[in-house]
Amino acid sequence: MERYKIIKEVGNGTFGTVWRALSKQSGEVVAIKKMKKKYYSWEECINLREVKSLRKMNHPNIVKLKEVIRENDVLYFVFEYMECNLYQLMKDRRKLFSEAEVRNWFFQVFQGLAYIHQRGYFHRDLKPENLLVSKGIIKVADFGLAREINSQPPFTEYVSTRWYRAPEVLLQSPTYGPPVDMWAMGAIMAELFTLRPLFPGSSEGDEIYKICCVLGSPVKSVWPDGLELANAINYQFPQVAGARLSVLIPGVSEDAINLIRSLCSWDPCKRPTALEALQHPFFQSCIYVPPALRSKPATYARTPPPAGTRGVLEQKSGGRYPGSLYNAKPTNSFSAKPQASLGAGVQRKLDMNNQDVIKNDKNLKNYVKQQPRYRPPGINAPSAGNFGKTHGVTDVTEKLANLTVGSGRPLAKPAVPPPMKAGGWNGQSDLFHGRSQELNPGRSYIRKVAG
Ligand SMILES: Nc1ncnc2c1ncn2[C@@H]1O[C@H](COP(=O)(O)OP(=O)(O)OP(=O)(O)O)[C@@H](O)[C@H]1O
Repeated sequence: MERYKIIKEVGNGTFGTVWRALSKQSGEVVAIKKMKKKYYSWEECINLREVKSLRKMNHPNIVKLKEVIRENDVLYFVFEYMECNLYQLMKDRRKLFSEAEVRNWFFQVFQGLAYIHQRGYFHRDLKPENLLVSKGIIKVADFGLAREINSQPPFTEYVSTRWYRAPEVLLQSPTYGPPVDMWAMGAIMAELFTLRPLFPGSSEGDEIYKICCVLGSPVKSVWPDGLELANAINYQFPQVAGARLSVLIPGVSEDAINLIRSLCSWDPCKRPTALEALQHPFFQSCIYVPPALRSKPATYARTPPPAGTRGVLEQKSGGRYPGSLYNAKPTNSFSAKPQASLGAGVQRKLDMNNQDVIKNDKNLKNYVKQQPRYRPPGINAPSAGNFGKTHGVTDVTEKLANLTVGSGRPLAKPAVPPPMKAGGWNGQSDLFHGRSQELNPGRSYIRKVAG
């Protein structure tokens, strides 16, 4: 680590602390993530998802991992440095972002995601904090939870930050995939437009309730698998009518609303793939420039002429999951209208005491107003650390390029986040016990919503 001069702490996540640093050799500014867990062998390190997935990624919209260093059993990732994350951009913002700004960012992120998904990975923890911005360029970061598409289900461990967690994950689907990233993108896009989270659940149960309030509770025709998933864990959705997205997210184009609605489809099969999203009319004015041609970063997707997304269309199309939304006939069965026929019968409820069915625009506006404004994330505040102290023990520095992947030793489990219990819906999950409560205006929200 003596090759780097540490400048200051810029982030403190679940798994590591991130520092801005300077390479003494090249003068380049980098971000160094110091992992909280100790690693006693290289084999352990190279089996880390972040290493396994990121070392294969090379795309202008994915944060570049430059080097991995293990020193005194401490693991450091050296990344290209990015100025800030989307959450930081949103939190102190008073003026709403323009549609052009959101379009520009999302066009880039979807390209990064299309690349990730095409390479057989999905991210699983997309959130504003993991989308890093520098000089108009946005990149996907934090592959700590990335998962290979072909890896063996069931996926039962902790996945994704609650507010951006897809319903199939909340309902403990043992098999989920890239559509979980598309769901998160829909939630983030809405948040960028309103500067308020779209589904700010205070527990898993409340998260589903919040989703129902916006989308309307799912019925069989909307998400048959979802009802089966719920059935399998003896859970019944609260009966909520849903809202009009155009009221929740006022002042944006129909295309933007339509894209958010598609991304946040209950049924993962009905969400567009990243490639399909790039072909959505919302991006009609964007020009896709293949990564190889992007020597000057700011030359794409900025107030471009209305040339369509030809370049994207030239890419290998076709999603990993069915349901192309932008072909002749939309397959998305989501309706903005309240769901008329919710299943009758005895409902095993979330705490319904505070659950009013949202009936009209006035209530919807109140709902929007009740969503929390941004608060600085409690555990992200920089703190004094003992970064880079070598204690005079053996110095081992190796480059990622020299790594060879080991022989399938089990991955180290994340130390902090609580696991979502496998099949644990027998009264233990907060889907049964968590209170679904309306948010009090001005209530202090901790931004970290991992549980
Ligand atoms: N390459 C980078 N350049 C600048 N800042 C970065 C970079 N990578 C991460 N950060 C900052 O550090 C924060 C935490 O990083 P990261 O998400 O990788 O850590 P984590 O421990 O995996 O967090 P999480 O709790 O989200 O899993 C990010 O939100 C971001 O603000």
